[in-house]
Amino acid sequence: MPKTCFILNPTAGPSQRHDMPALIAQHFGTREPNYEIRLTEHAGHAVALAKMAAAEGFQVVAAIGGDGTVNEVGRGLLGTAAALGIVPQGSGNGLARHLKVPLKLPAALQRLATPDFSRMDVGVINGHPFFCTAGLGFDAHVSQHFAQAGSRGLSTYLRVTLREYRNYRAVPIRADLDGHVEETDCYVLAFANASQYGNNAYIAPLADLRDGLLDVCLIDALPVGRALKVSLGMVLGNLPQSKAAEYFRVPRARVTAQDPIGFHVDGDYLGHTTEFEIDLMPLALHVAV
Ligand SMILES: Nc1ncnc2c1ncn2[C@@H]1O[C@H](COP(=O)(O)OP(=O)(O)OP(=O)(O)O)[C@@H](O)[C@H]1O
Repeated sequence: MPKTCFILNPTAGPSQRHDMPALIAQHFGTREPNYEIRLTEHAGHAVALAKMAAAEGFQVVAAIGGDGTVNEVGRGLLGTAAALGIVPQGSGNGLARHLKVPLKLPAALQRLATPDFSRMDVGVINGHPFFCTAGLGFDAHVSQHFAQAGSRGLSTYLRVTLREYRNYRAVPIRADLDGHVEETDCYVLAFANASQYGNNAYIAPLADLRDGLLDVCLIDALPVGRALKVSLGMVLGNLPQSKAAEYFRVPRARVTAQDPIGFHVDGDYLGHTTEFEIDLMPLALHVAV
């Protein structure tokens, strides 16, 4: 059993109903425990907690939360020997689902007690690492408004998406996708390291965490008919075959937008800007799943 530090985001997910310390003790033992549990006190705190845990010699630092918590813990672990573990407790759990981490609690902890160690690629957009997906356009716009919605969960997410669909307009961009140039309108330009946004919404079903490449999904416009095709394609995992989106596979990209455009990192809205540099760090993160 690897020496494990659990980093728990008490605000993640629709609700917290579990006695996490008791459950962890059941799986990791109470006699001479080989683990610690540390709680985040504010957004961003998990980065420092993870860095500290790695410096203290924990072999696994496990994020208990959703993709935002996973992103913070992962960032703290970059350049260290410690591996990222995940106990999925978020709303979407995109990276956990991609890595086939059990979503039910006892099973997730049981798996983490004897994990397999490997490495995964890490994406970077304008200096911000991402592990699952980053994107420009409507997905970022929804993240921005979801964060202000006052409640979380899938139903709030769908409500915000439908409401904002009526307001959102595409922005013209120039995208240099590792030498291939697209001058186009951008409704969504997603950079996928993992296959899905979370909740099994597959934006890039063929994305591979270990191929040294990002799957790029471009949607230039989203009239109603196409929106239905895209939604269905994401749910069924066959968006590339539906021809409702264009796909590219690149290790880096550079995007210039005519007007400031919103971007997100692993589902968290980070702001609006006109210049984007996207890169990939191959196999830069150890994972324990
Ligand atoms: N103690 C805290 N108080 C307030 N916010 C916190 C705290 N700890 C972490 N956060 C923030 O909570 C946000 C949401 O967490 P997280 O993304 O893990 O859950 P989620 O949004 O429910 O799941 P998912 O991203 O999978 O949909 C993160 O962006 C993180 O920065």
